[in-house]
Amino acid sequence: MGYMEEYRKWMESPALTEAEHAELAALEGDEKEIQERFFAPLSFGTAGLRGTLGVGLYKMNRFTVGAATQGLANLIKQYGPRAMQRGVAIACDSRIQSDEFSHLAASILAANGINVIEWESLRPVPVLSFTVRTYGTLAGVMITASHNPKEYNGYKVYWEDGAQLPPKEADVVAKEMGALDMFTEVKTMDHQEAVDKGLIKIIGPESDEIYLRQIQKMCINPDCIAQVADDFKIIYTPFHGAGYKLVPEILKRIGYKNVICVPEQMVIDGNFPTVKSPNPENKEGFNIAIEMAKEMGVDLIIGTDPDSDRCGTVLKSSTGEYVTLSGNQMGVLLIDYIITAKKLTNTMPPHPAVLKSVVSTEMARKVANDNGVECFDTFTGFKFLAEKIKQFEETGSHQYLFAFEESYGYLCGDHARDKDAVIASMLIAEMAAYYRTKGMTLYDAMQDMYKRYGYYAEETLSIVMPGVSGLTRMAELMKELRESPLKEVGGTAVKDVRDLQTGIQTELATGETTEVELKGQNVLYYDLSDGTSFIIRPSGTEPKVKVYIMANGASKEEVDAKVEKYAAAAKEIVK
Ligand SMILES: O=P([O-])(O)O[C@H]1O[C@H](COP(=O)(O)O)[C@@H](O)[C@H](O)[C@H]1O
Ligand SMILES: [Mg+2]
Repeated sequence: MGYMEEYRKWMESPALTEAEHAELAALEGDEKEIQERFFAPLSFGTAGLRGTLGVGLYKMNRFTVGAATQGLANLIKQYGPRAMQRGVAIACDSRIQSDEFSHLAASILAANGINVIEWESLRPVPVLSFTVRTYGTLAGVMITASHNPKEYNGYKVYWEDGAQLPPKEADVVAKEMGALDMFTEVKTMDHQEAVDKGLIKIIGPESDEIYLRQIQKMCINPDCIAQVADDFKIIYTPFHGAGYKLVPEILKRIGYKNVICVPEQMVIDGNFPTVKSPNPENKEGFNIAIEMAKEMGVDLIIGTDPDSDRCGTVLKSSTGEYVTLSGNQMGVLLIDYIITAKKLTNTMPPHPAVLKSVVSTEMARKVANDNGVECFDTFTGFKFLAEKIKQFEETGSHQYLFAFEESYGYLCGDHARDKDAVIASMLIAEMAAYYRTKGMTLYDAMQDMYKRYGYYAEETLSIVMPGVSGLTRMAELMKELRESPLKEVGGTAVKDVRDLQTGIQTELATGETTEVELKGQNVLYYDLSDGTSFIIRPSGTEPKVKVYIMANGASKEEVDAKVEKYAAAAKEIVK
């Protein structure tokens, strides 16, 4: 069906309220906007469905959320009555309409005869993942668009191991979703009636308590915290979202006495009024926290995104400035800290491994390997890291110590199978105490790591390509790059290129090809002759192309210069 036809179908549907109808009627004559809203359904990307709020097929609204939920219900029904009884746990964050979509999804599943556990109020992603694992539900749903701007919402789906839905099951949901009429074929019932009948069970602090107890067990070094707790202060911000309760709580439970929350950003509000975007990757969001830190003489700030799976930090540097630590830097600091602690306490398992996404720093491999720990790569998407953890568990081949990705996602332990900003905040705070007992800040610790393992620098560039034209441009760009491969980047020769779609690596000098293990995702990975990795891929959650530059060398000046040079080149290549 073309977009015009789809638009008319929506306009004519009696299912729309007057306001929804008016929103569409106002588009009459604006063909571009009609195309943007109706050219295709939202698709399952890196982390489920994600889109801007509004009426239309390519939007997040009660119809598209309804269709996704009916699709999920159809998938669950294929597994029979026992699966329906195990049911689905549903959580949401603080976004506009998140709680409404949570109730809607719960009502639809209940109407399909599927049991539901739903939280009374917003919860972090890791609590949902943990609950799926511990309560033994078959699936989970998280209503969130993570760290995206306020115009967005989304729908993350989890399977029984607590990880986001693997591609095979996601395809079934997508197919079921596409095959049904979202106005007439979505079953639903009154939410209160479903609660009264016991089909929807509302839960609250009891799940938080079990979760907190579980993660507190993973605090490696409480003694260090006890030593510094009297005068060590931490500033925390949840950016108006779901981390507001459990992050300060776990920091207190592991022994911190001075956890100061940013009052303006403790207010639960899907408009995220104090930030442009509630993304801990953006330093701008930490401005209020930094002002407080300066006044109070605090050297560690922690921030978590609205669904509380990403965790960012700002630190006081040796010159007194407040600097952000990237996801890559925090990843290697935590790897080093965990390995050191395991060695000290003689608890290193026989085949230890760390996991990272393919676009995350190679310094992680260096740190791991130098310590006798293996390092494995997966595609972008925490579900792929979780898949690897599951594989290790099933085969017993390795014991994972830690998994991370450059986009501020970290996990350790077996309680959850998605990135967890609550445990990450706990470990970061604990690590800061450990270094404080040695007279060092986390900033000093990072500099020390460069001295020990060599200098590394990374940058991720996002080139925004909005709308239908953006999607076309992204496809064209990737096609052009495949048809005429880059021979040099910023004047440095390309040694080889790996097309992670086909899994074929081509040596540029000889034209020789070899197969690599990782394949099936739209990623081009260039190894430059000076050892730099230069990677291009379209994002699976936002309308942008991402370019990752990962350099290493003998000094900070050398690696910074490389990153700067290749970032300039990237802007010429991706446009
Ligand atoms: O957005 P989140 O925090 O839910 O996180 C999700 O999206 C991120 C960005 O993905 P992309 O580069 O495809 O946009 C991924 O790194 C992450 O693994 C995934 O769980
Ligand atoms: Mg998030």
